[in-house]
Amino acid sequence: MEVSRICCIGAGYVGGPTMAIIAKHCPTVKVTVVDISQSQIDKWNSNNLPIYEPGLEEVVFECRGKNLFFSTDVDNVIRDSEIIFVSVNTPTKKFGIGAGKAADLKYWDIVARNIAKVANGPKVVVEKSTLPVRTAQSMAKVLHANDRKIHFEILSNPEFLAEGTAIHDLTYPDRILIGGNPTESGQKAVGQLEWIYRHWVDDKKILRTNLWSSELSKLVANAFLAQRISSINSISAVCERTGADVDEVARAVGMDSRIGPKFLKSSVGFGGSCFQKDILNLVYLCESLGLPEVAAYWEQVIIMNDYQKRRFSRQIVKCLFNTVSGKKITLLGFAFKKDTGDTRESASIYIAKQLLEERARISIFDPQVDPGQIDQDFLEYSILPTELKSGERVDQLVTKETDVYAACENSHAICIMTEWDMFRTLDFPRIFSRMEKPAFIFDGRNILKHDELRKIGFNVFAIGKASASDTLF
Ligand SMILES: NC(=O)C1=CN([C@@H]2O[C@H](COP(=O)(O)OP(=O)(O)OC[C@H]3O[C@@H](n4cnc5c(N)ncnc54)[C@H](O)[C@@H]3O)[C@@H](O)[C@H]2O)C=CC1
Ligand SMILES: O=C(O)[C@H]1O[C@H](OP(=O)(O)OP(=O)(O)OC[C@H]2O[C@@H](n3ccc(=O)[nH]c3=O)[C@H](O)[C@@H]2O)[C@H](O)[C@@H](O)[C@@H]1O
Repeated sequence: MEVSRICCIGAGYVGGPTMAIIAKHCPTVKVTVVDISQSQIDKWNSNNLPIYEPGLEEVVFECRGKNLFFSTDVDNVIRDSEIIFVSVNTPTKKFGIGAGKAADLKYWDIVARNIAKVANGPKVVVEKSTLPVRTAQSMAKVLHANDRKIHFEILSNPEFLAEGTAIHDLTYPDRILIGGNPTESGQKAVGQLEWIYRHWVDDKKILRTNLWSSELSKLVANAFLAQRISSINSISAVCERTGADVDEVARAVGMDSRIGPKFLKSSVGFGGSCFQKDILNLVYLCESLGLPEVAAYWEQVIIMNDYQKRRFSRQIVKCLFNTVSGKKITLLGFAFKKDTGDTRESASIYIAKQLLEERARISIFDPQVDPGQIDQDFLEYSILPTELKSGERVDQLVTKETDVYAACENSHAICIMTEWDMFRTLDFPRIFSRMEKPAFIFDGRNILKHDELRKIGFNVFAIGKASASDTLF
């Protein structure tokens, strides 16, 4: 069952860290990560890795050049590998049939066609990306449409890591899920993949299923996780009107061992590249299968998340006396969660957009997000108002600061958008003294000490805390 050469196509948030951990634990296996993006590969080969992930540098620097390699020579690496992981992006389709819901499989399709074209012997192709159920069937057709009778075995091995804790999650996974064909060659391929994971993962945590269960389980896991957040966020709205405290409710509910305490932290709304896209993918699947009630059930998780974000920005406008036009509002945090520089689908993006529509001036600080990335997001998500008033300039509407105190200077309101630890220990008296009065804080993550802030003089609004409305109304 031993394997000596593997590769991963797609050197992103999943491909890079996952392969680095495999290389660390399987020193006899040559691991190569390939990508079509030269700049991405150059960064993986430099001292400035393309993604920020605690503990990642140590693992990459330990293995790179020994048994971990990064390259753009996709074709030769495919030929040289026994197992090919594919971890390219699978975003939501933006056009055509299923637009706005279905997964766009264009990148996967290109990769599968290329493997079929250049492979010179049998290969195991592993679905690492999150894919719609029965993708393996379509990919098998693409791969086997080669006239050289080369056999490809397809496995589903979804990834469950979360950004910000990727190295920990990969090192101590809750489970490794491997879906394969029940045939002899299918089970042999499953055995090869198991051999890799057994280097550091306990046998009991390796779960074998059929291909379709594995593909579906990944969508369902993300749907369940996001559902918990939307559930507690829906309750946060009830708390604000009743005097209940959402953190206390989450604690009380989560102490029931059948429910559990994790993923019950109320917030300004979940972000990240996957929850929304994977749920929409599930919704599309249900609609395609003629199950509208099931589709509507899961779609509600997204509707509730959009509601939570809108509720937050409306609250800001309302508290600032129904006008934020020309007022400076500081967004602390632009990443979709702490300990990552990833901004995909971040709640900050939506709040910025909604506030800019009200003609607020926005100041943004994030300890990890590159200002260039913020500019890119503004373009991609069409955040700026389509028409500027005469005399208005974009650089007057939006400023990106590298110093947190400068970001708060002369601000009317501060919004905690990402739960970065550094925001807990800011010098709030200093910030207060340099803000416009009355000074407001909107804690979208419930990480600050609200009573202390009120003593300083701030008006505080916190998600799911009735005391906010007591103070404000
Ligand atoms: N980001 C996350 O935390 C997780 C993501 N996933 C899933 O893993 C998959 C990948 O996600 P990310 O790593 O976040 O995406 P990403 O966007 O960070 O990386 C994808 C990479 O694939 C490369 N690529 C695209 N087409 C290619 C081709 N034809 N040949 C070679 N390289 C190509 C891109 O240049 C990019 O660097 C998605 O399906 C996602 O749903 C699963 C678990 C966690
Ligand atoms: O498929 C994926 O991409 C991954 O999606 C999530 O991982 P990730 O999006 O990186 O991060 P999470 O920790 O799940 O956070 C997602 C969002 O939910 C928010 N969140 C999380 C937990 C919580 O209690 N409350 C809450 O608002 C976070 O702030 C963040 O915006 C899942 O946790 C991973 O298991 C999965 O592999």
